[in-house]
Amino acid sequence: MRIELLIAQTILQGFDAQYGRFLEVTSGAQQRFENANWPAVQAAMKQRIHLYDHHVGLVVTQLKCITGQHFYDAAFLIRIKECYSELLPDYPRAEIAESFFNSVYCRIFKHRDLSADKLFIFSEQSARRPQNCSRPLSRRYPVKGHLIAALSKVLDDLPVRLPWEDATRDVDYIATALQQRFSAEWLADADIEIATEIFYRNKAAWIIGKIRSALQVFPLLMPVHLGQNGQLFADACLTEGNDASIVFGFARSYFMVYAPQPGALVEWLREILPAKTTAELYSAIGCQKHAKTECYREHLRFMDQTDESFIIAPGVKGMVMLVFTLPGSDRVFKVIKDNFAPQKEVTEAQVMACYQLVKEHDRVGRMADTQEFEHFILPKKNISPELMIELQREVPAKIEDLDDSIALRHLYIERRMTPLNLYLEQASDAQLYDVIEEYGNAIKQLAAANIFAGDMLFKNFGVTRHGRVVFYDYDEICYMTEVNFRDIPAPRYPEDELASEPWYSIAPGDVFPEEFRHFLCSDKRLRQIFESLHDDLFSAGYWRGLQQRISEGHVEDVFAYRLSQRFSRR
Ligand SMILES: Nc1ncnc2c1ncn2[C@@H]1O[C@H](COP(=O)(O)OP(=O)(O)OP(=O)(O)O)[C@@H](O)[C@H]1O
Repeated sequence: MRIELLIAQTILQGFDAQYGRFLEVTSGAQQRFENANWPAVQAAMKQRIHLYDHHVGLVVTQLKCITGQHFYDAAFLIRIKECYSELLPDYPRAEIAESFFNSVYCRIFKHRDLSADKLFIFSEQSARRPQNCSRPLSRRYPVKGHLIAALSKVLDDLPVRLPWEDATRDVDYIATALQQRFSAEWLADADIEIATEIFYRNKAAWIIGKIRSALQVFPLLMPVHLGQNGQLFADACLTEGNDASIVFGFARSYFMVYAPQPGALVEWLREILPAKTTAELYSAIGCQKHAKTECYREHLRFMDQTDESFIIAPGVKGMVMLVFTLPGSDRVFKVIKDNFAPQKEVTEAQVMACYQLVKEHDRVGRMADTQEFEHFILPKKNISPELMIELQREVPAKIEDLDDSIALRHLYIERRMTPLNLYLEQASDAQLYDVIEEYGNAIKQLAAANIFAGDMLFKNFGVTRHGRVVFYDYDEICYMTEVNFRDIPAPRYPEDELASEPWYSIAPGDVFPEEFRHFLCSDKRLRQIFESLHDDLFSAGYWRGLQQRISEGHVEDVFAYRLSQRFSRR
């Protein structure tokens, strides 16, 4: 056998092994849910994220044995890619297999010499239609005037091996929600289509479906939870596009959904999530490394169609990150500065560890996901003069000059939001109230999920297009359980209160929530709103209570929808 073919086959077999493990971990989601084993849910989430890099490493080691490291002839590399391409036409996950090939290549060549003849900068499989799955992607439930019967069948067919607390009640709730949303005529003729596989995340099993007429289609999402009694109940019925978009949002953990042909599932989902990019859809179903490939392709296509320049991101400049953007793009690019401001006592490695922690932790809808890139090329003609000066000043050690372009050794790409401090400057009274409520909720939900945000100033949060507040400054985050929440001791003497230095000793890890009152909201009006909604955040007891729950192993419920959308369980 030609060595090029052997190498191509080794890479594809390596990918098979990786995706096999990925499916295996994913398929355990049902049992973890049925056993209410929430710590195992969290462990599986982390484990699944690590699989990809681990298997890339295994393949690279194998290839080094096969080739004795003689990769360096361009014609040889081109032939390997040709051999690999020939293996893909009948392959069920060809698009991700291409990504895996790219990852192996990048690992060996340290992200250098990336050209379309040697790796899959763009997919060669994109023209092909998703193949029919051996197992159908969805099941249909025509309403034909009998909504209750159709919905009862949907719940009956749920593959989970647990009883319903009260299926009749839940069917009634769902039917009522649909009757309030759609006209009787429309509903009578509607067709319900439900994904065959359940989408598991955190403590919920999501029934993901569509409800359609001849001309229109709407999402039909029903989160199913487990009561204390070990019985199932439907918690909500979401049919708005915006609601679906939030459920599949970039600030949430990836779903565990069994997808032997992820491309087909992505296309199926696209119909109810039209505003999501391909990268976001792959990410939502856990194929986050392929999402990175798609994210880069989306960036290249954007650059191809624009003559915009990269500019410094609007807002307060970071002390740790240099952040830039393109005016028309919905992304920001974040580079770790070579040197930090003196008050930042972190190293580059610690900052990267914080970003990795966020990737693997449950983001509970409150922390933006990031994609990490190495050797990222920026054409010089697209860099604004101000940004170029900033790059040369702040990250010279990360820049490689390539004549017409520069390469940045390392950066993160993240969804762009409106920094909360800027949002507040423009907001109406109603928006102010809503966003301050959201801000406090974000801090609370992060804390309940064992994340202490550290630096909780407005500038470190963004507002999404749905008005949600999401945290994006990770260099000071830590686990809640690492913090010592203290009450400020009573002053010993009247002069203590007037002294410029505190009268009490402060150890590393000490945090005094009473102090938040002074620095979180300096504006009086905002402080009043904040105090009326979130006064509990100023009490050390509140934070210690959360710590207590976390250390007892309590995993908080996370709802990707408003509390008012929840069904009551009477
Ligand atoms: N996802 C985002 N969307 C929009 N703007 C952003 C985003 N991330 C960062 N920014 C902008 O870049 C600035 C610096 O980002 P970030 O807070 O991540 O950097 P930092 O160096 O960690 O900050 P700090 O000095 O507070 O530690 C933010 O204040 C904001 O204006």
